[in-house]
Amino acid sequence: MIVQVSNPVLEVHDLTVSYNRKPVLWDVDLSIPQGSLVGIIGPNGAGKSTLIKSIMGLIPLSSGYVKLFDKSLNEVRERVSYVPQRESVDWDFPASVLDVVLMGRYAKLGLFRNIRQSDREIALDCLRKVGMEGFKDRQIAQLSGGQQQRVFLARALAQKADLYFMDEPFTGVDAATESAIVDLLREMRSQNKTVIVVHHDLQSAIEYFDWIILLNMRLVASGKTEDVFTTALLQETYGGKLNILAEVSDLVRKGNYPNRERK
Ligand SMILES: Nc1ncnc2c1ncn2[C@@H]1O[C@H](COP(=O)(O)OP(=O)(O)OP(=O)(O)O)[C@@H](O)[C@H]1O
Repeated sequence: MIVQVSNPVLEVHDLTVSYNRKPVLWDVDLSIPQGSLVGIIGPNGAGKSTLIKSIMGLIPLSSGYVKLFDKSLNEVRERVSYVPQRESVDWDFPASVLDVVLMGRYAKLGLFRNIRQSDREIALDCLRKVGMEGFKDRQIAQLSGGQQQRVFLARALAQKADLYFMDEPFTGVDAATESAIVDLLREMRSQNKTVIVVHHDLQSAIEYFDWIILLNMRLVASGKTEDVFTTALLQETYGGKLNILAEVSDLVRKGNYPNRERK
């Protein structure tokens, strides 16, 4: 089940991506509507991170093409923000929390533009939004994992992009931080921004996302959460291995979308 939308913010056409000439993503075709919270779901090794890295131009495409806002990535780079997995970053790099968030302003304005007072104010405001304002002068090496994740998010917010890709933003964070991040994502959606998140937990995926991409090297489905969360499609994605499947499809059948805020 692959729903193609009109005026998408993201279009992926016939995308194949390989490592050492071995394809890990095959023929992926999808499009995403503006103003949605999107979950990319699939088992370990399904190619979820590879999908967003290839969309962001970090891995070459073997075939196919990607359009963002109907343009190539280079034409709209400042409108697109990428939050990598926390573990992929060297947190021992000597930089303060505020420096890291200001990097979001460079991503927006270009490296050679001087940072102004207004950029500092935006960065501080973003730190306030994630509850980290009090840590602005702290070295990033001296933060806990959950605090690092919040700072990463503040840096992405400071870019003031329209489309965000986040690779597992909930990994290693406590329930309070997860809930704060979800609130923020919902606020972004209410401003018609689109956020695409690699996510692992099926139960919370139903609650958090309007749109789901089910992936297992090939695209299994892309569509509204209530249409995609079916036992058949989840089984196709996970090979019927998960005992959570029965529980999740039960939730869906009952139309039970806890705490779901609809637009
Ligand atoms: N740099 C790399 N070189 C070679 N193979 C890679 C590389 N990165 C990822 N792979 C392989 O590509 C496949 C897809 O990896 P990817 O990280 O995209 O999956 P994922 O769905 O994000 O997995 P997970 O849920 O475990 O994070 C896996 O088989 C992985 O081993």
